Amino acid sequence: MSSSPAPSAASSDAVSSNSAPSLVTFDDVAKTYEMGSETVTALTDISITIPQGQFVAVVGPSGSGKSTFLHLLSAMDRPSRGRITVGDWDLGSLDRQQQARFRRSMIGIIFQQFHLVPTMTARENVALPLILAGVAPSDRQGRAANALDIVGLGDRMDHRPAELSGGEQQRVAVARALVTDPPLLLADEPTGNLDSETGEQIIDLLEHVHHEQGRTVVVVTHHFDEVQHVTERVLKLRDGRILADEDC
Ligand SMILES: Nc1ncnc2c1ncn2[C@@H]1O[C@H](COP(=O)(O)OP(=O)(O)OP(=O)(O)O)[C@@H](O)[C@H]1O
Repeated sequence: MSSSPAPSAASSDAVSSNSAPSLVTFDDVAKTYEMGSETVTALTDISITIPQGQFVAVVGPSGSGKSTFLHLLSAMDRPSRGRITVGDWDLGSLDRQQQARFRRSMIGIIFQQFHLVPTMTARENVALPLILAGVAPSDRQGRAANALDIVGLGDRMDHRPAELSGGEQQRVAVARALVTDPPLLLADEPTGNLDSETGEQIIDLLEHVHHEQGRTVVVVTHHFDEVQHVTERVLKLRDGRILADEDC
């Protein structure tokens, strides 16, 4: 029997190192926008599987399709072609109500701008998704406090965003993303508004959450060097395509 060529280290590891069931699949996905008579291709030929519990970085230059990738993965937008699934959800087939339900139950999102409500305390901000999820008032306070403990802000629960540093505000946002216990945690340039040391602490916090809770994490960033020490995989986008998909 002739031996087939050895796969590259990256592809071999990608197959062998993670036998967890898949959480996310993109099957020949494309996203285009009609701009007058022109068609802008934001993403094309995207076929990937993300197993449960993996930490994935999505990197690429401006305009490469990173935000579009996150918008599709968070059901804020629909693919123009192909199929995206997260667990049992087929994202292209959801109406607006179902999209909202998907986001409430399956994902937590952290943004570059922390998007906290300025008039609410840290604990009230973190409890907000629980209200939307219909959690009983008696459970909300304890769950919000627990999430704030996990991000190291157990002693700042009654502070409003203006009374917290940028790094602490982003920690509140991480707690808010975790409080509903979503299987998938998405972060869109989570360090973009922070100095490098504080940004590193936020990346380490995401790694902690990934490691301790086995949560699947997808981080979009311009700065691969920030996540290189924690990520298990990097998807490099260029001109809307996957240029490389490597284990780290
Ligand atoms: N709503 C839209 N309408 C038309 N074109 C769009 C739209 N959204 C994105 N695009 C185009 O799709 C391509 C990918 O954009 P996208 O925002 O996903 O890139 P990005 O990698 O996130 O960039 P950045 O790092 O600057 O945020 C770009 O050419 C962009 O101009």
